[in-house]
Amino acid sequence: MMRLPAPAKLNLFLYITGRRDDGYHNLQTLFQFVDFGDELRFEAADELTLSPALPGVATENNLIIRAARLLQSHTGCTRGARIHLTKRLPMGGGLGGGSSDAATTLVGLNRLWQLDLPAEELAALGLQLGADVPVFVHGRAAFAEGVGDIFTEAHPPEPWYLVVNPGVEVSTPAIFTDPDLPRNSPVLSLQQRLSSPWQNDCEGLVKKRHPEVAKLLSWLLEYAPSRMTGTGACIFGTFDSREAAETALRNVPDDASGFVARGCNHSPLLAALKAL
Ligand SMILES: C[C@@](CO)(OP(=O)(O)O)[C@H](O)COP(=O)(O)OP(=O)(O)OC[C@H]1O[C@@H](n2ccc(N)nc2=O)[C@H](O)[C@@H]1O
Ligand SMILES: Nc1ncnc2c1ncn2[C@@H]1O[C@H](COP(=O)(O)OP(=O)(O)O)[C@@H](O)[C@H]1O
Repeated sequence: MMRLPAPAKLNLFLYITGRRDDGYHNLQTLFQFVDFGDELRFEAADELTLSPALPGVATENNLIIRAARLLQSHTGCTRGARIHLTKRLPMGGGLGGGSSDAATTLVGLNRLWQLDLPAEELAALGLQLGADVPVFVHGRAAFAEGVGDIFTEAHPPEPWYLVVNPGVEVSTPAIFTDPDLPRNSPVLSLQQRLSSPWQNDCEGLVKKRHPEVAKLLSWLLEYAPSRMTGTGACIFGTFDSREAAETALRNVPDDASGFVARGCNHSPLLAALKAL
């Protein structure tokens, strides 16, 4: 039996620098992992199965099964696996849980089925499933540009975070098609980006569309510098110590939930894989 983590990511900043003719947006974003997330267990089997099912997601559409099927068809491998998912990350919250599950599946089955595909090839397969999958496969904190497909390794500080889930679903396509989304941030170098204030260009619009997010962010800002991750709705505060983050966690408003985690520039997935 093989047990592997599927950590969450945060977008420490996210700038939208333009829109392409196909509707996709050019971004400049900084991805970092945290040491909290889902967990997957893999066992060799004849058939491919996943349990338990996720509410609202047909198993054949689950990114774990889609990743496994993609790996089978890409390599011609006919082996199966019994996969068990412990889901801890909120879905559609900007923490990349689905993408991380897909990346862990690609990396885990590559090992279980002894396929020996290089990370580059797994990342290229993963890109077919979602824009964020490659960064989870590579497992290094990264500055991403283009439509999120051009990576430069980055080494931001690794503080403690309190991540808070306002419990509202934000649709990524709805944010990216909203005429009020600002799309004209300048293209800066990584050095310039790291040394100017970190912001998320989606935050103002999400706050306007979802007052719950605005309210919770005002609350968190009382404790620490705080922002939204991805297209939301989750927000995170940046703390010097675990204790300070946990103090804020104890006071999270009743209608929200949260967790404390450490920022990691090396994904816990890579560490777990090495230790197998
Ligand atoms: C913008 C980010 C930042 O991390 O948001 P989050 O999803 O994490 O919140 C991600 O790159 C998103 O990744 P993901 O959610 O996998 O995106 P995809 O499935 O590829 O695209 C969802 C939709 O978002 C829009 N989209 C996505 C990426 C991009 N560079 N420009 C876009 O305009 C498109 O409308 C697309 O139909
Ligand atoms: N294993 C999975 N975990 C989470 N979401 C999944 C999974 N498989 C498919 N999905 C679908 O993908 C959507 C996006 O999920 P997720 O990656 O958690 O959000 P985000 O990209 O906002 O961080 C979910 O709303 C869900 O419908």
